[in-house]
Amino acid sequence: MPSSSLRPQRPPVTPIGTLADAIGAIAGGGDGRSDVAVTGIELRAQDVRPGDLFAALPGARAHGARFAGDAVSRGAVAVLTDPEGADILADLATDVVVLVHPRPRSVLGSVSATVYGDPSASMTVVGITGTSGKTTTSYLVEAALRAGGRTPGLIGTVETRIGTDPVPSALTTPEAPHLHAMFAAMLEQGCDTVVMEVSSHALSLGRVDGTHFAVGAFTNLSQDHLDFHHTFEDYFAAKARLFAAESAVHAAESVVCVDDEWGRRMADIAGGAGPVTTVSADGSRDDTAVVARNWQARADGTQTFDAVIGDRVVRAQLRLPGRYNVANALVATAVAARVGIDPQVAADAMSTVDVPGRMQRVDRGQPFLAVVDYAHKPAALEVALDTLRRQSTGRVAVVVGAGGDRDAEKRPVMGAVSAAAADLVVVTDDNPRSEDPASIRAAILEGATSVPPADRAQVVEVSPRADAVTYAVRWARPGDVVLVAGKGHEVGQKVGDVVHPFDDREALALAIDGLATVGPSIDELGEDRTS
Ligand SMILES: CC(=O)N[C@H]1[C@@H](OP(=O)(O)OP(=O)(O)OC[C@H]2O[C@@H](n3ccc(=O)[nH]c3=O)[C@H](O)[C@@H]2O)O[C@H](CO)[C@@H](O)[C@@H]1O[C@H](C)C(=O)N[C@@H](C)C(=O)N[C@H](CCC(=O)O)C(=O)O
Ligand SMILES: Nc1ncnc2c1ncn2[C@@H]1O[C@H](COP(=O)(O)OP(=O)(O)OP(=O)(O)O)[C@@H](O)[C@H]1O
Repeated sequence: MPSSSLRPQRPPVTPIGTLADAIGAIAGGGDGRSDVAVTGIELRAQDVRPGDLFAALPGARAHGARFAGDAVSRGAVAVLTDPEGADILADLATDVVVLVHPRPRSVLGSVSATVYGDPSASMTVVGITGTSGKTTTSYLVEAALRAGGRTPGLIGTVETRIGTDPVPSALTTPEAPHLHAMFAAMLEQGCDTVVMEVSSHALSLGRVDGTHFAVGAFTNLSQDHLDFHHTFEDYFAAKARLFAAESAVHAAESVVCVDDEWGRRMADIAGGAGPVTTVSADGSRDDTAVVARNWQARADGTQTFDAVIGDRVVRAQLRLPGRYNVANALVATAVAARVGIDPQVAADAMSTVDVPGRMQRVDRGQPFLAVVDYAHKPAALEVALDTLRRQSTGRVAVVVGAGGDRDAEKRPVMGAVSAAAADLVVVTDDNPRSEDPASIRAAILEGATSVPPADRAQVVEVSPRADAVTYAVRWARPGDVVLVAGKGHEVGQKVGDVVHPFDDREALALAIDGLATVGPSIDELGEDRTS
């Protein structure tokens, strides 16, 4: 998930709609001042600028109408809310237009699309969903689109690219008002295509309402976000909104990876809405349109395979290590083909892609593979370690921590997963936030040392994180793998309320470069916890 310290950013673009258009989209009433131009739409009162429409939604923590006074004092010309919000607003001495809808979130997408001139209708929008692989697949598709002569915009967890300048993202999928503003800005800057990650939260909360998806892609589904969706079926149903004919946001065409049972169900659902390309990377299914053959992984982290697309055989190479990235690349190739890009052009473009913090290699000429990956949950860690183990014949080290003020139950599990799968586990700090870093490390160590000694990696405790990275690098021999897990693309470490600059990729590069000089021995850096 993106850092919550980031504030959503509305791109510099002027909507073309008026309040009358907004009211038309809501199908509600006005009070005669509806020719007023709307300068933007905001959900957070503190972000309102003069002339904006403030959407005061009921929330899990508060009712947005409680902040309407602030929004009005900042220049909001209208407030969209529900009947409860209207009651709250009745106490507020204001003469702004109040638009009342029983479920205001359900109209926010169409209102936003309307006031920004429905920009997504004028571009080819590709939406990528699934538990894992959204970010990676988006970057692969973006590279393929560029190579195919398209001008794509990108919206996702790490960053949003409107034109060329990347802006760090606050959410994986922005709320509808910002999303349509981004589309409008992309169109204004010459984009003809958009690649975006579509989270299950976004599909549940109507954030992508009003978006015209040309292609929807599904990567996979595994347990996640049950705090929000409660059941796996509910989670699946949220994802299915991108594909099901009865959903207002279903894509015109789909690409579905059918390597898991959920993908097979999704392909059936998508088939009711439009053409579907099925993809299989694990070799277990032959009845799919796109498969991988002749997979080979190299110790330097690269991998090659043939992508068989109907009667075409495309030779593909990836810089990204990890067998599951073959699945991501196949999905991306099939998406590119649906957009009209030659599969070989797409595959060639993907061969040079690095994805920020996702199986991202750090190459400083060292004779071992060094990788930064965002895996910050037990299942992701297990998959990442498994795939790296299969990539190499050498030993595997993992540098692992866990965030403070977040799910504490995962800490021992991450320790156990690491100790069972790696040869060296360096337990260190992630973002401790308000918690004591030593007690987070202790919980991970408890899990790591619960693995029977015969099956257990060497386990050491090293803090701070930079020293932990150095420890793993000094331990590595030619042919080994060092995985620095958990923080991926993040460029800060949150300790207390302060975010200190920290980038795993830089830390790895520094540690590798430092191999040439005499530094502390690994015995001086860490404390062995194996026994
Ligand atoms: C669970 C969830 O998605 N919640 C979203 C929901 O929050 P909420 O219902 O709790 O809202 P609330 O905090 O009670 O506030 C109610 C209203 O008052 C407004 N308000 C609130 C406080 C204030 O000071 N001023 C103000 O104006 C809020 O903007 C809101 O409109 O509505 C808010 C906007 O109205 C969203 O910003 C908020 O997303 C929060 C920030 C969030 O962190 N969401 C995450 C879980 C999320 O969506 N993640 C997915 C990816 C997940 C993944 O794959 O890892 C994503 O797409 O990013
Ligand atoms: N197809 C896949 N199957 C399993 N794991 C994957 C797959 N693709 C990527 N991963 C792993 O999942 C984690 C997240 O990858 P990525 O960011 O591409 O996915 P995501 O769906 O955007 O997830 P997130 O919202 O957590 O960023 C990383 O640890 C990555 O190595």
